Amino acid sequence: MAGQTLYDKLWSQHLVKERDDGTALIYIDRQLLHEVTSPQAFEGLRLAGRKPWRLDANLATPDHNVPTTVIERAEGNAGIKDPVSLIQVQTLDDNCEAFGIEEFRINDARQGIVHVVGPEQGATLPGMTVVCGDSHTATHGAFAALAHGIGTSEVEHVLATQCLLAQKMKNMQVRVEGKLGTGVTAKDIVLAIIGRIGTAGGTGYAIEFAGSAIRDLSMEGRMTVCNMAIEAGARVGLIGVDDTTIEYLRGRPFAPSAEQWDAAVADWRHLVSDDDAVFDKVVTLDAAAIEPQVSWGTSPEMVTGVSGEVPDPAAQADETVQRGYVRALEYMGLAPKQKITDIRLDKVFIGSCTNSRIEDLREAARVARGKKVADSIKLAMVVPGSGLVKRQAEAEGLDRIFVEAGFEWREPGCSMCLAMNADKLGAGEHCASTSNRNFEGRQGYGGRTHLVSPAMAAAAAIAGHFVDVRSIDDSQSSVQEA
Ligand SMILES: CC(C)[C@H](C(=O)O)[C@@H](O)C(=O)O
Ligand code: SF4
Repeated sequence: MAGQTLYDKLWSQHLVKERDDGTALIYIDRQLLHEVTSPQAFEGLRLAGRKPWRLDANLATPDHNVPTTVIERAEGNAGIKDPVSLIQVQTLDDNCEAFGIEEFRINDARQGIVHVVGPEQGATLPGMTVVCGDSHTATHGAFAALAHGIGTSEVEHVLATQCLLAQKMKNMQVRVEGKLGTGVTAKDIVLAIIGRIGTAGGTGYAIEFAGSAIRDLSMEGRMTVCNMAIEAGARVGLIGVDDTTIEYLRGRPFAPSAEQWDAAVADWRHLVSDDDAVFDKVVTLDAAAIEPQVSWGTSPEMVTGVSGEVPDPAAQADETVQRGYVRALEYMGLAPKQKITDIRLDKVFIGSCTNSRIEDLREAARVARGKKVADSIKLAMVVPGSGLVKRQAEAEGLDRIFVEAGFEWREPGCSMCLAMNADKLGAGEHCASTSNRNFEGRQGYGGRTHLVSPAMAAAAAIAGHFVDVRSIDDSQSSVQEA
């Protein structure tokens, strides 16, 4: 018998029952909750007179609707101006209190984007099944956890039963081999993968990311990659356990205690695909060939290297592709064959569950140090993913680097990743954004999103247009060493 993939192992370890038609019931170890997709779930419990099955399996924090300025946050929930946003956040607080679920509220230092908070707390552990009413739950797969987004009715079901109806996915392996060039990051890897396989390339699959370039990434980088598996169509992104995984988790509040640690680690070590495991599909990328990426269109697959240009729709063989490109260029206000480095920007957003962790902020700060945001940029903002990331960044002096350069240093939340709070793009504005989605209107009605890495976003803020961060990096490193 062939060996098992990591996904196969996680699946079979959580399988409660499987029917002949493939419908299965799996056990859920951890549910993360935020204010957008939980209200009806709690309401459903209430109406049915049910209680959560396992309180300690749940952890909640508000993120999508929270304001990100100190002034608004000083008032707590009352600082939320939008009435719908306020109701959602208040309802999460009330529900967690009423049902006894642990929550990190708006001004708790541990509050933040749910996908930053879970791993940071050690609430996401190898071998777990992790769900959340949020598509970017794929992020947690970086820890060899089977993690994916679910809908609100499923949130209720998991609260009530700790189980979920599921269907087994197929196995895909994306191998990224070799060394990344200087200035090329995890974000560029995942954008390049999506550029290659497309936004439907992973549909129906659990993608395991493997290869030496993935092994070389920190946990922050691995989370960035898995975060965007859903943008490649796969609900699940996974990376096998190694020393990097284990070292990241040591001592985290929800991680196993010192007495249980060795046994847990011994167990976790099995959470890798067997050497002879068979994948339904394998895609290989050469890390050395990946450039810093910039999206030019209205789908994450509409992406190219920074040295490239906006494609010419007329040059596309497929008519549907052609029409899609025409529409995207019209919305984005870009011309065919325009150089990527000629795209001028109005705003810069460094944040989101893709790129708001400490390493992301360090990379951006390294580029921004001693520089000034271009006058033509109306707003450049840095939004840490959690209160603890913010604290760490401040301890390292990163906030001062950003503020001196002219960036706004904000409070944690989803912020300008999506237009659900006060941070939005205006119509027609171009934004260099470290987030994961560039759909029409995603960051505000008529807003134009360009997905990039934190270093590329910082470099764009300083130049006022996209620049190849590799040219800056070369000159910077010699300055720093002097
Ligand atoms: C609001 C939430 C349900 C949504 C998601 O599922 O991903 C959001 O986080 C997003 O990024 O679009
Ligand atoms: S940061 Fe963006 S992508 Fe992530 S959960 Fe929030 S809205 Fe969704």
